Amino acid sequence: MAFATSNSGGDANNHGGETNLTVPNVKLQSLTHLTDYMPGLKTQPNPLDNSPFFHPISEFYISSSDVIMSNVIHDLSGEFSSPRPHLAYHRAGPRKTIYFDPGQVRAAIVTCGGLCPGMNTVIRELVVGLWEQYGVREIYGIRAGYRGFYSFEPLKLTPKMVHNWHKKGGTVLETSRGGFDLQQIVDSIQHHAFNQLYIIGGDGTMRGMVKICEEIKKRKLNIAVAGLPKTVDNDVGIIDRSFGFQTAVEMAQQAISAAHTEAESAVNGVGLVKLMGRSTGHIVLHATLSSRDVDCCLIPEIDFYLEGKGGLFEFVESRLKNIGHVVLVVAEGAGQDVIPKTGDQSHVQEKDESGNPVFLDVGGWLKTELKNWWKREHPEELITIKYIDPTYMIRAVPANATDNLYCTLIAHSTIHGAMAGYTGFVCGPINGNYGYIPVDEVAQAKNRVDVKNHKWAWVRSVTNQPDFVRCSDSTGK
Ligand SMILES: Nc1ncnc2c1ncn2[C@@H]1O[C@H](COP(=O)(O)OP(=O)(O)O)[C@@H](O)[C@H]1O
Ligand SMILES: O=P(O)(O)OC[C@H]1O[C@](O)(COP(=O)(O)O)[C@@H](O)[C@@H]1O
Ligand SMILES: [Mg+2]
Repeated sequence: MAFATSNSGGDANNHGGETNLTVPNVKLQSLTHLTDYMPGLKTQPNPLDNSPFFHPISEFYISSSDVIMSNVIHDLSGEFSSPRPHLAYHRAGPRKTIYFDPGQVRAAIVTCGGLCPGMNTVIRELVVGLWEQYGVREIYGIRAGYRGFYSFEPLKLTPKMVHNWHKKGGTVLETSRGGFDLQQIVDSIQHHAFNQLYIIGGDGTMRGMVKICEEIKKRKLNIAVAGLPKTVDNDVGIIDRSFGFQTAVEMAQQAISAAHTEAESAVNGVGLVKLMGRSTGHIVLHATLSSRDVDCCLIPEIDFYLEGKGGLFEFVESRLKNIGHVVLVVAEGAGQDVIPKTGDQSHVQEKDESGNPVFLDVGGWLKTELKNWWKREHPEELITIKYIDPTYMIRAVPANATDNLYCTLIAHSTIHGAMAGYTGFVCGPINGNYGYIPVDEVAQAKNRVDVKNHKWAWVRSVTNQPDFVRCSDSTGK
């Protein structure tokens, strides 16, 4: 069985001799295969055939018609069924036939962008998986992100060397922002004769990977390029969640718990926590739902205002009156449009080396505004505001058990895809199963908090916070 493919020509999804059948209303998100632009590549049986660990039976290998459906919720009445086709993604896992001679593989691993718990586990498992499962012996680490391809000599990696890396936070290979010079990167890849690239990074990294894949295709090089999505922000689309996210949420809860204790122990105590989340509020949302100590959370996806009916300060005031303390959690990217800008800030948006916006401190601003407002409204009453900004503490830690397992599975699943000759793909969990997603699709997709769905309603019911729909008689600014 096979599916309607999203690229009409070619047999990109037919590696392994499958027959194309069409399942109505299902669209298979087809992957690029090296043979699409380099026909005649030699194949060989998967060395896992002889692995003492696997003893492959016939169902062990994944065929090109094994897919994961992106949507697992259906309306059987048909009343609400979508006219749009259901998207299907190739299932990750070992293929019976591979397109690389393991003795000829020269693999390169690079980590880009900000830190995320689990990066070292992914590197470790790429090295161990390539070495143990496929017998690859030439495995290299690229130092300090994309710029490392042309700025540093690659570092030879062995299982012995990476043995303990999963216990460390950060990335032993080092990372960086910026430095994306396409020609220099691909020249260096060619110079070192790498033929498999494993790129660990977030949304920016994936956009860079799209360009690397295009250039490699243009130069007709026999190089498989695979992406492993990392970000604490969980802003990468299509996949269920990114590795390291759960660990970061756990760490964020510690800050919330401290803010709660401080607030409870003061007269009119306000605990204010700022958490990472550049353009998405997933960390804040999940930490709020799991801690239950939060009275109001502010995320980039929701506009809010401070004063007047239905505003944040009215809510704080009522909480202090009724409960005596209040805990507020804000994502760093929230409220950027309402924070007054001074001097140069009003003309130019500051950017980091990758072009990401650098934010004004929403937490510090909230603290000052609330203090001043309280002084005006309640000059005789105490208020104690404790502001906690754990910044890098939530991400510069080793992955927890769940994230470590995730990192292992994603690394091994990615290796299987590259060995099978797929390229320009990103591996990740889709509805609990690991799949291969075309990198251009991942680079375009954005996972923002959906403030119209049940989860956001759940947040509101847990916190009881205002919806910040401005009332017509509001005097708020
Ligand atoms: N549109 C883009 N095209 C090419 N490279 C990009 C692009 N956006 C980001 N990059 C590169 O990807 C790397 C990581 O990007 P960054 O945004 O810092 O982190 P992340 O990948 O975690 O989102 C950097 O080296 C950056 O230069
Ligand atoms: O490491 P930097 O450059 O200070 O950037 C901090 C940013 O990195 C993040 O932790 C994650 O961003 P990326 O995953 O896109 O790298 C954001 O939450 C935060 O805004
Ligand atoms: Mg990013």
